[in-house]
Amino acid sequence: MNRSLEVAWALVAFPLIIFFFNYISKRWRRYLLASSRGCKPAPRHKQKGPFGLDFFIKSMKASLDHRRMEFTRDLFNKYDRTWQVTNFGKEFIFTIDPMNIQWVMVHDFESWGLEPLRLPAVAPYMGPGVFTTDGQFWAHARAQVKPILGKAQFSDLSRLEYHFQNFLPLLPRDGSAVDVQPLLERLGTDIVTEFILGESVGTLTENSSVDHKKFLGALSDADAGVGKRFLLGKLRFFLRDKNFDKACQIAHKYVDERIDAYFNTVATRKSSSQEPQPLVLLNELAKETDDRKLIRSQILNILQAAEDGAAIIISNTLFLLSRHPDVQRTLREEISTINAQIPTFEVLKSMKYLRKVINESLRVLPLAPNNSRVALKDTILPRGGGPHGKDPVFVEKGMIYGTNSYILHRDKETWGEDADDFKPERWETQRHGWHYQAFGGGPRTCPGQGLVLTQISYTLIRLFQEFKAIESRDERPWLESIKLTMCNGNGVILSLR
Ligand code: HEM
Repeated sequence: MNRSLEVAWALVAFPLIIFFFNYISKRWRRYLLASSRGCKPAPRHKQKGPFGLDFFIKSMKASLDHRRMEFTRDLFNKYDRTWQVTNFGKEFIFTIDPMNIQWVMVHDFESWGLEPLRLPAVAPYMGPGVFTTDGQFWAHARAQVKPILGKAQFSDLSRLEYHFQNFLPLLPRDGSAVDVQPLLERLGTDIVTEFILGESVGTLTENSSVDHKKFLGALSDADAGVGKRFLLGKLRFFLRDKNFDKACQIAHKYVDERIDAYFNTVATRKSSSQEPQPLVLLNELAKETDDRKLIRSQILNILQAAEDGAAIIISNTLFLLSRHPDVQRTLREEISTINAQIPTFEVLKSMKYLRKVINESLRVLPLAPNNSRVALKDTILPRGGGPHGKDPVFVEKGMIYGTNSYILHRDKETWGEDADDFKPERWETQRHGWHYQAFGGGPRTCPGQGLVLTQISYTLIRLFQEFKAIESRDERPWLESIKLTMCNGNGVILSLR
């Protein structure tokens, strides 16, 4: 063999040997980790064709048919609480085992992330922030917003009353049918934008300076665009979505104008700072950094998380109450103890049955049922493998963990045979735990929980004080409609008197 041929062989063979060696040693390390922890495979969904396309197509169809939850539930019924599937070329492990959920959310927190799943999908809209990042960046972003959200929970309730008074005239008092869901969304948006940006977009007021239809349209188009980008995964690169691009522009411009206004007036505000200022997320963030792009990104992260949550939960709760007159009666009795008094924090805290009703509403109809993480390194799940599903399961780096609180919350083994029924009384003995994931858990638990529960409780009490009867005007069952959150696709049509 001549010299140049030898060199050519070496150039080809050397990288191949390195690759092969790396591959074998990785497999060996995985084997050692799996066997040292006693891992056994979890049940695997039987599939046809390449790349798990069959599963992808079936789950998309189930979503379009408004039955994604039931589709997934059937699979849990078939394979028990933990099972694996290939979906569009990616390995997924689905679980509703509370032990696994706690493991991922707390004990093995460092091995799991969500940035690779969320950030590329949402980047053009909201960029890095508490909702979309992991590691140091997330820890810093979370440390920034958590105390502000915590404080806001105890902030002035008179702002809730102000917005409620704008909302009230939109509800017919003569008992004619009205879809309360979009109206509650407007109420929620007004409250949330005031807290986040210092100025409400004023969707409920005649004289708002903001073109709120344009702004709300942009938020909705941004949500839809983000949804498509999630769905397409890496193929999103080929997506051309003019509505999404326009929505991002409108939302960025709107938020940037508020940020600029804050910095332009900060000097004058300091000189007259004797007056107590309302707590505003933007102002609090701007005290810590003058990086305007970062502030915008954090604001849009929170806006995304906060936008429609309260409205959907209140709508769902009213839907359930309108179909459970006995529960409505008990709740009404509790609320009647304060007569026409405008609720204070102490009152909100004292309404024990109301809290049970909200817990139960979030149990049967959770706002964000799908939650996922990606394994950032080789690791395990403590349960789900072997013939009885009791052994640990090995999880390769890159595998996606998915849980579903709709199915978890209706698991008969945990909640009993009546798991599908709306029964607030169950919370007399039930405790919050890893079988209840309405607000997540562990270091990434929802930091807006206290704030949103205040808003929901306040609005429900005020509605009960204003209306002596809340009845359903729709025979149809609740219809699953999922974007980033899940709401009733039929709306919530009620008669209020
Ligand atoms: C009823 C309404 C709400 C529900 C049911 C809800 C539920 C959740 C859940 C389940 C998570 C955990 C997601 C995960 O594990 O990845 C979460 C995270 C989060 N929520 Fe909420 N949320 C609600 C309202 C709000 C509000 C009003 C805010 C802010 C004002 C907010 C801010 C956040 C943020 C920033 C995160 C990300 C936390 C992190 O990753 O560190 N949420 N929420």
